[in-house]
Amino acid sequence: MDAMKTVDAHLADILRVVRPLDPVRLDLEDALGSVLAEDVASPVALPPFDNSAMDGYAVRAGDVAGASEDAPVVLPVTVDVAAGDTSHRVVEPGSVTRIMTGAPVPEGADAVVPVEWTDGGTVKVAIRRPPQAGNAIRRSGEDVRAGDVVLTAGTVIGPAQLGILAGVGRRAVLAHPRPRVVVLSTGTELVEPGTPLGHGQIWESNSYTLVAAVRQAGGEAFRRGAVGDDPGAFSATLDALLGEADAVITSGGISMGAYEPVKEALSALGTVRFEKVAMQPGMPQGFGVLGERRVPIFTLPGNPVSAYVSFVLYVKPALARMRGLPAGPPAMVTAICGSALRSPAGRRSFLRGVLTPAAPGGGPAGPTVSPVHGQGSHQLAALAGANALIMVPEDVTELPEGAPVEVIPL
Ligand SMILES: Nc1nc2c(c(=O)[nH]1)N[C@H]1C(S)=C(S)[C@@H](COP(=O)(O)OP(=O)(O)OC[C@H]3O[C@@H](n4cnc5c(N)ncnc54)[C@H](O)[C@@H]3O)O[C@H]1N2
Ligand code: MOO
Repeated sequence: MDAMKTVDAHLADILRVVRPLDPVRLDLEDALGSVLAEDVASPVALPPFDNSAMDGYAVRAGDVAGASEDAPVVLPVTVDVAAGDTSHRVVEPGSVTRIMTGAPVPEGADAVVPVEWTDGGTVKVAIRRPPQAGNAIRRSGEDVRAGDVVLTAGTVIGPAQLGILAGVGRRAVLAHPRPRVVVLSTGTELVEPGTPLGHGQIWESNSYTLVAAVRQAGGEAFRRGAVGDDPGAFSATLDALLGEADAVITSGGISMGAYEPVKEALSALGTVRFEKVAMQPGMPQGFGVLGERRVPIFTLPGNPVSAYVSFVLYVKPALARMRGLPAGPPAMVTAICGSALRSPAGRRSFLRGVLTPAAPGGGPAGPTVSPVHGQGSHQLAALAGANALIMVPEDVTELPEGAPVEVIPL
C-alpha cells in the first residue's frame, strides 16, 4: 500500500494556501460574524455626561441630609428633566428638579433621590430618606474615556460588539467579511428530501450538514442541490458559481469508482490534488484552488460521516483563517474512555462518541467519553447521537476502558 499523507500534513497544506479575506467597510447591519480589521476608539466619553440612574429628584445632598421617615424634608420642585433634555438646568439651593433615568444631572445637584423615597410630589416633594452624595448618578466616562480603544482588530463582531460600536457612534467598520461558501453535492443517486424515493436512491443530506456547519463556523453558505455524475455538468455548475464564492465545498465523486465527476473534472485543471489521508473516516480528500481568484475548493468524500469529519478537521480551520482568526487543528479535551475502543492500524481515527462532563463537585475522574453504536461512515443516525469525536492515534489499535483519550467536542 502506498504511504498515505498524515492528517497534520493535509491541514498544513491547506493553511499554507488559504488567506484572510481582504477587509471591507461593512455597515453595522451587515457586520455580525465578521472580524474587525481595525482598532476602534471612542471619540467621546461614555456616558458623555453625568446622568441619572433612576427616576426621582435631583437634589443638593446637603439640603436633605436631615430627612427621615418621621421628619421628611419638603422642598419645591422647580422643573422636570427628562431623558433627552438638551437645555442647561440648575438646581438652586433649597430646591429640587424631577429627573428621569438617563437625563442629564442639573448643575448644582450632587445626588438623585429615587421616587420610592418620596411622596412623588410634582409641585413640592417630601423626601423621607437622605441620599449619600453621588447617589444614583452615572458619571461621564465611567464606561469609556474619550480616546479609549473599545475593540481591537481581530475581534469577532457579535451582538455585544455591535452594541459598543453603535454606542461609540460608528455606522460602519473595516472588517474581514464572512466567507461566502458554495456547497455542492454530487451523485446520481441523490434526490431532494421532501420528494419521493425510488429504488436505488437516497435523500441528499450532506449539503444540509455542510451548509449548517459553514454557518456555525462564521461563513455565509449557499446550498446547491446535487448535480449528477457527469463531469461536464459538474464543471459547468462550478463555473457558474465561482464568481460569487470565496470557497467551494463539494462532497462525493472523488474515490476509485467508474463515475467520479469531481475528480475527473478537477484533475484536468492541475490546481486540485486528490490524495489519501491516513484517517478514518475521510481517507479520500481533495484540495486546491480554482480560477484567477484562486478560490479554495475542498472536495470532501461523499459518505456523510466522512464529509462532516473532514469539515471539522480541514474546512473549519480554513474558514477561521479566511475570517482573519487564528487557525489550527480543532481544540481537544482529554477524557477517560467509558468503554474499550478499537481503531484501524496506520490511520488516525475519529470515532463518534458521547462526551459526558465531569460530575459537578469534582471527584478524581474528569470527563468520560464512550463511542456510539454504529461507527460506519454512512451511519448518519449514529453521528446525530454523538457530541464528540474520539481521536485515536495512528499507532494505537485498541484502548481499554479507563484509558485517557483526546476528544474533539462537536
Ligand atoms: N475501491 C474503493 N472504493 C472506495 C474507496 C477506496 O479507497 N477504494 N474509498 C471508500 C471511502 S473510504 C469513501 S469515504 C468513499 C468516498 O467516495 P466518494 O467521495 O467518491 O463518494 P461517493 O462514492 O459519491 O459516495 C459515497 C457514499 O456516500 C453517499 N453520498 C454521497 N453524497 C451524498 C450526499 N450528498 N448525501 C447523502 N449521501 C451521500 C453515496 O450515496 C455513497 O453511498 O468511497 C469508498 N469507496
Ligand atoms: O474513509 Mo471513508 O471516508 O470512511 O468511509
